[in-house]
Amino acid sequence: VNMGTALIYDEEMTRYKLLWVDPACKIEVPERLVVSYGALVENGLADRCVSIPVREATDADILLVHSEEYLEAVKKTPYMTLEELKEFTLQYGDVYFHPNIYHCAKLALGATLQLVDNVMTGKVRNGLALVRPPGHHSMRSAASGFCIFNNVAIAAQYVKQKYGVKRVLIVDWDIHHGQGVQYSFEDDPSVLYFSWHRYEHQKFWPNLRESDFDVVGKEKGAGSTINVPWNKVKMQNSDYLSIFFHVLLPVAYEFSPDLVLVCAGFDSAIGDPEGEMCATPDIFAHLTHLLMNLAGGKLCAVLEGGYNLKSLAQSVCQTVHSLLGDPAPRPANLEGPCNSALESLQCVRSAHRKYWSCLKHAGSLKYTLIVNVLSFSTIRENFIKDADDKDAVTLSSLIALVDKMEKNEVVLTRDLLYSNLFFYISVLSQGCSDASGFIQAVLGLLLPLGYEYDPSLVLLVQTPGSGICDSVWQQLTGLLQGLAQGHILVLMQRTCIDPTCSSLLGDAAPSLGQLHAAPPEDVEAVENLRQRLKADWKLLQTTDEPDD
Ligand SMILES: CC(O)(O)CCCCCNCCCN
Ligand SMILES: [Zn+2]
Repeated sequence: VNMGTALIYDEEMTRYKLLWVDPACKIEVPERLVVSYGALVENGLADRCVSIPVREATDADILLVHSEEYLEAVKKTPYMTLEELKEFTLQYGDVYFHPNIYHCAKLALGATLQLVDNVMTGKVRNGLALVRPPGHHSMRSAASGFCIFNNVAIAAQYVKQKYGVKRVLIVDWDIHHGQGVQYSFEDDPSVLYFSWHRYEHQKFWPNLRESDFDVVGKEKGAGSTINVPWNKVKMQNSDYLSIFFHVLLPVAYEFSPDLVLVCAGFDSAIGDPEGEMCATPDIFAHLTHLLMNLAGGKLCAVLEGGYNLKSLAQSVCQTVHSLLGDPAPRPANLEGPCNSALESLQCVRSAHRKYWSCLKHAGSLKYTLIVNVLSFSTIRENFIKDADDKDAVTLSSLIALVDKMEKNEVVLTRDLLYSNLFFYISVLSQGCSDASGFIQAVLGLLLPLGYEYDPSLVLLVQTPGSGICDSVWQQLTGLLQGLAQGHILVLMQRTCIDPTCSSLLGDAAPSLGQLHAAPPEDVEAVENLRQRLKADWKLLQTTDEPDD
């Protein structure tokens, strides 16, 4: 059952701004919140959400991450003169203070904690906190990058303490590296921090050596920090999706978080003066959707950056559409990741290979994943005799088709690939013993193919006797709804109807639990398939050297 999506916003957080000249800070304006919330209202999205009031964070909340001396110092700012505020600001980098910013920072944090409380207690399934000041750059005793208190880092500590949450995944899709979050959890294996960020070989702000791909966490936390540096600008949708399919999602499924927190910065979208990237706002519908089957759907998105007001508003709307369960728009004309992205992808996978079994190999294969891609014309010629409307695909003809498929009388051939409409997966399984192998094959092979193929309909067939257990089946059904604007046709036997229907109705799939290392003996099957296919399917590329 879908308990709905929370939207947390209060216009008080628009009541602070830059009071002096500072080129580094002038982009962080109150209008960022006004246009974001306004767009949600205009598009009828605000009304579809559960409106939750903000609260003021307490000292105890703030001290979960920050030091007493820092909090005491910030507490003095409401009483400072303009000159004193300027003076106080000088000790930090790329941030400004204002008499009302301490109040707003408490509301931003309070909004974030209200969101996680409502998700953790099951009042809502997921939600978005539209806040400023942002948080992910602020550190234990320092403000930084427009941030005063680290909203998401505090939220992670808060849920561990209050709800005994064992594992929290933080996905930071803002175009800047959230160094404040990284520092909070670098030795903490219970919090997995993933961030991609414009880096340009350390030439981009905050110019930190520890933002590079080889910084993976310390001591017990080794492997629980994942940094993906973008060393060039103009990254596109394909680059972002490649990182999700081949780094974040495999690791996230293996980690199996109890809660997903998103540092939802939208300066990674096209038009943003900071990011200078080319990914379009609709990509956030897909990024959100791809995370929504983790943690039983418990996802809290918290606004970080985003400075192009038009791009920001559109991206916020795309995110909320997905949180509400609306089908994502079709991912238009995806080509492959660019060389720079592939290089980053390769470096990150290598740096984390020793910590995550899914990266040791592409995911084993207890399931024979036969990807039959059929052109509509082939279906029409061979299987649809009876349909009077030439373009109609009748259910009976589909069943006939399935039978032929299972006998592999119709096989994958190159020319078939390019006259699309159908993307047919027949998943033969030998029992559910190895959900991890299945999920890794879905994430690293099936989804990239599907996104690149961009079918107008997904036909999902549960072959008789395939021992796929319900939760795995629901994950598959849920993930595939990111394709074809959610037009998915499932042919199955009776037993699987309930879990499938709940997934088709938008319920999050149940968590698969922590995924153990998949047995290596089946690895080459999916590797071979990937190697064979990646010449034609760019999204399959990871520039992984074939495992020697
Ligand atoms: C939340 C956030 O990550 O978006 C904050 C970004 C701070 C950027 C500081 N440098 C700005 C230089 C201006 N050209
Ligand atoms: Zn940013």
